[in-house]
Amino acid sequence: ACKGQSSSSQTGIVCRITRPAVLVLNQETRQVIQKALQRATYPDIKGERVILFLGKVNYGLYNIQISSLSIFSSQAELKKDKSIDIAIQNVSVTFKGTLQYDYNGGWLLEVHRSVDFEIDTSLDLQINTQLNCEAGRVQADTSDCYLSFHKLLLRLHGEKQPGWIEQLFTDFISFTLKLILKGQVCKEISVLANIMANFVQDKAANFLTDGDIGVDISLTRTPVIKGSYLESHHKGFLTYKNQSSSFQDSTYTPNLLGDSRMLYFWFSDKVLSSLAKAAFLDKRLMLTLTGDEFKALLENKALDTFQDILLEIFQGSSFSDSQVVVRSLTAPLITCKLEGTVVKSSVSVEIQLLHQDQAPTVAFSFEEDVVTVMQASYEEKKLILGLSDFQIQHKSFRSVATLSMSQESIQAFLKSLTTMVGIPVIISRLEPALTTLLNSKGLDLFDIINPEVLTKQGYLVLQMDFGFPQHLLEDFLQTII
Ligand SMILES: CCc1cc(Oc2ccnc(N(Cc3cccc(OC(F)(F)C(F)F)c3)C[C@@H](O)C(F)(F)F)n2)ccc1Cl
Repeated sequence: ACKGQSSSSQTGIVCRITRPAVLVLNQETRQVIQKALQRATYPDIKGERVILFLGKVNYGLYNIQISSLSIFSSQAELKKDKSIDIAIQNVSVTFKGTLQYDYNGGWLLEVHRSVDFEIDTSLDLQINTQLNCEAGRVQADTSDCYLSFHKLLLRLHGEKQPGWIEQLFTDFISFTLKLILKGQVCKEISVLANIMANFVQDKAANFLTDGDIGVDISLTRTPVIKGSYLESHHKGFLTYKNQSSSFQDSTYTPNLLGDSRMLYFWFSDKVLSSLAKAAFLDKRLMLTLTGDEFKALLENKALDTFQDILLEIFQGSSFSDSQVVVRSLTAPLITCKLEGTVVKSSVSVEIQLLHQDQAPTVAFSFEEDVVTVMQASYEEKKLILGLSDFQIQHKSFRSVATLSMSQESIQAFLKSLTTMVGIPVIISRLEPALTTLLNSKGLDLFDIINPEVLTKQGYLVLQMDFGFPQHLLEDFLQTII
């Protein structure tokens, strides 16, 4: 995907990160740069120079490594249609190592010296990161990387050296050292940037996978960088048991999302529908109520008015010897509109009688087409589902016992049962199940601020602010030695 931007960008999901988010993420740039400087390896610097009155001087700086590091400040800004420019000021780094030099001053005098040194540098970093698409994954290109030095001082340890040696070597090595530092530090930053991009990609893919059900988040085009946001476009195709199904969709346009919140996720309702289909195929859309649960639900909904019909259905056997099985007959169809998320499903309900030594028997069953309009919200790290409208279309029922009352009164009973018991119990089970699923992916670890779930014709938008996911960065920094 992405090479050459296939024209029909079937985009199912768009992630938008706005300037406010970039500023929050920038607070952690220092930790990442620090890691890059620490991870970088600095090769030995060897050389020889002929010096007036001294003859040929051989020298080498060995085992160069960082001994202290401090970063003063960093800024990040989005450059329209170009890159994310990160400027880091006043990185003061002290290197230490061993300088070995020898020269034969004059006829017999052979000097071989090995002395520890420290190099104090102060530098600025400019990293203009481009986001590309490589095999459907986000790739960070930080080749546009500059180092500029304010200061580079060599200090030799040991008995006081004649000052001219320090100056001499400083002149010798500073050019080479600057080249090496730039090369090594920028290389390390590029390595880290790509480890980070892969880390996010893999973490995101895991986030959108549960068992055999997954979402293909391959990019459908190169990420877009504008002045006030950057966004990535993903397929959003369902993968079920490693089979991927696609859908025609590219109703996304940038004006559908804002840039005042930190993070936006746009989901085509076809993505939601295909997830519902996968849940159905995965036999997740069924629910069993024990007779006692069913009885409790009936009682607190004051359904005793239907006492008689229930008695006939249960043929006198008690609630505790029964169970109610609710299941979807087809994959629910999910569409989004301004009022909310519309779920069209056809449901079967079976009232089964349990027997001591044989399989349960169905005493009564009925089928209904149910349309619900729902709203979602996420508060206190819990998903909350609201129901704003519903329609019930009775389809059929079957009863083992011949019931005395009329068809109409039975249908009235079934509609009330669905309205008062069926829909509420499904929602009350769905909320914790989805919350558990989201939190099993670590969503509860994120500091999500004032999340909103909005629906419009054909799509759903999640928008939120966030506190920096410190756990995520620590998690990431652990993955790299
Ligand atoms: C989990 C959020 C998500 C990520 C997706 O896939 C990717 C893949 C690569 N990069 C991204 N980015 C968006 C993003 C924003 C916020 C968090 C996030 O993932 C995570 F960090 F939470 C991870 F731990 F799951 C990913 C980044 C992409 O937009 C950019 F910036 F690189 F262009 N998303 C697709 C859909 C969804 Cl809902």
